[in-house]
Formats: sequence, C-alpha cells, structure tokens
Amino acid sequence: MIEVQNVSVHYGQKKVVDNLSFILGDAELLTLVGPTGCGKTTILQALAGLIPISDGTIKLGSHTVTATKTIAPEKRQVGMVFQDFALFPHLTVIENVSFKLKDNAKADYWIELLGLTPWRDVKPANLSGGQKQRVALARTLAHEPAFVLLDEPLSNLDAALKDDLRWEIRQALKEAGVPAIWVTHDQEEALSVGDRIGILKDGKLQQIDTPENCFSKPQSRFVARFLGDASFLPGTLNTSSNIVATALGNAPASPVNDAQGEVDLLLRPDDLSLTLDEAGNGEIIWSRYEGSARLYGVKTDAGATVKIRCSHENIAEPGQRVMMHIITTHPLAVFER
Ligand SMILES: Nc1ncnc2c1ncn2[C@@H]1O[C@H](COP(=O)(O)OP(=O)(O)OP(=O)(O)O)[C@@H](O)[C@H]1O
Repeated sequence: MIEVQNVSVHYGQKKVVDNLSFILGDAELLTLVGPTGCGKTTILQALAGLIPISDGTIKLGSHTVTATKTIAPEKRQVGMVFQDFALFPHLTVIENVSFKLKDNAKADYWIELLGLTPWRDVKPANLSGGQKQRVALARTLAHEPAFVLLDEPLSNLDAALKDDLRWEIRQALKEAGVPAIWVTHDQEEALSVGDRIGILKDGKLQQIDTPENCFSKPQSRFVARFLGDASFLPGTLNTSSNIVATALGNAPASPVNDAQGEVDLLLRPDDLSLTLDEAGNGEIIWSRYEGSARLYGVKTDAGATVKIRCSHENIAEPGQRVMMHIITTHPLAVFER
C-alpha cells in the first residue's frame, strides 16, 4: 500500500507539488496525467526518494517518510521504469534482468511471461523498442519491488506498438500484485490502463477516481476538457426532474457542485446524432477525417459550437445544414454557467 498525505514539494521557493493526498491499494494501478510541467515526474521522484518532500507524509508499506525523516531510495524497494529503458548495453537480456539477483528463476519467470524467451541471450542493441521496454519491466519485476513507478514508459515507441504493450504492462503489474503509478501525457492511455486516474494541474490533484467517473462525471471544466473533446451547450436544468433542456433536445443531468438553473451541458462527440437537413438546427463549420470516423464542428442556430463524431460514411461539407439530437441516455455532467 502507498499512502500519500498532504505532500508538497518545492524547488527553491516554487511549490511544484501542492498538498497531494491519495491512497493506493495493493495491486492497484494509478495513472497520473496533466499538462506539461504540472509536477508528474516530480511526484514520482519524491516517492522514489530522489528529491525531498517539504511537507506531508508518505507511507510505503512499513516505511514512513516526512520532510525531516527521509529514507534512502535503495531502502524503499521501488521499481522504476523509464521512457528510455535504461538497460545495460553490454549485457544480454538475461544478464540485464538478473542483474544483482541471487535467484535466476525469477528472471526466467518474467522473461517468459513477457514473451522474451527467444531473445534471452541477445544484447539490447538487437532488440526493438517494445522488446527493450519489456526487458526493463522484467528486470524491475524480477527484483520484487514493493511498488512500481513508470514514467512515460511508452512515449519512445511507435503508435502501433503502444496499444498491445500497454495491456501487457498492465497485466504484468497485476500478475506481480504490486501498487503502481504510471505517468503519461496520453489521456487515452491513462483512461484505458488505470484502475484509477489522477488529473493534475499546477501541482494540484484536480480529481482522482475511476476512468469512467473522471470522464463522464468530471468535477471541473478543466478535467472535462483535459480528458477528451468537450463541448458545452447552454441549457436550463429542472432540478426536480434532473432534466436539462437545450436547443438540441433534453437530457438527463448529473449536476456538478449543485449546479442549477441556467447551466452548460457537457457533450462528448458521441453524445449527438447528425443528419443532413435543410430545415435542421445548425450548420457544419469544419470537418476532420479520422479514418474510421469523421469529426465535425457544428454551429447551432443558437450560436454554440459542438463537436460530433460520425461514421466515416456520413459525409457532410462545411456550409451544409444539419439536424442534431442528443442521443445519450445516461446522465450528462452539467456545470454552472
Ligand atoms: N530540478 C529542477 N529545478 C527547478 N525546477 C524544476 C526542476 N525539475 C522540474 N522543475 C519544475 O517543476 C515543475 C514540475 O516539473 P515536472 O517535470 O514534475 O513536470 P511534468 O508534469 O512531469 O512535466 P512533463 O509532462 O513536461 O514531463 C515544472 O515547472 C518544472 O519546470
């Protein structure tokens, strides 16, 4: 278990992590996202013991760290995985994974589990990026860490490789049964691999919850925008029925911070249908081809702009009139105007 309570970190006078608190259960995977410079790497470094904290408490199993009572990184039993793999170039895969291990069986176990057996006696220069990252993970897990910190582990890899490897890494961490924190700048990655996701801004945790809750019940417009395409459509909330009425139809509402009366409804691009219709309620202003889908920017007749994602077969051009309807049936977040 990792327990972080009211932790702050300063670089000189500048507070870069501000009153951070969360508890991570055994085998739980937390993904941390946020704009560049928001403090993600600093949090990992503080947990690893590479930089001191200026306030608060970190509990790592039986160890407790404070601003005045620190514990050396090598005593924290931390496993770290970096974007640049950090392998020894002169050692083979098995030598890298079993480095400083007394028992090679653990190295063999993770080499096999991560599909590296055919490359057991090969040096890193002869491996692909994905294979190198598997070796780095095998080495980390073979040393039986109490917790694992991953700093952008996939950012040096091709898009095609990332999808499979993110699942393999998640499965391996679950197999190891240790708590892990995975820092990424890729919102989609954070939403898909994390048991929970934490969204940071200026060193402060804005929200920490399941990916589903953070995406569909964001506690702020910042979180709503950061996790995906977000349009805000004016509406009026009926608080007794929790239905919001908008120019594009009614929808069940999930009010944020007791929003009421005149509100803005959060719409994701899949929450709306779109058909060509001269007598419709808006006009296409731009279109973006995405391969399997098309994303449209549409101006409603009332003057709001919304984004709508449709099948690639649904072709509309800027300037064409369209009819839009809200099609989602689950409650949508509404914010005070
Ligand atoms: N050694 C340092 N000395 C002074 N300031 C630093 C140092 N390292 C980082 N910072 C500052 O601390 C803040 C947080 O940096 P950090 O690297 O943790 O952000 P990040 O969220 O990981 O960013 P990115 O997504 O770009 O990697 C930034 O404003 C950065 O400029």
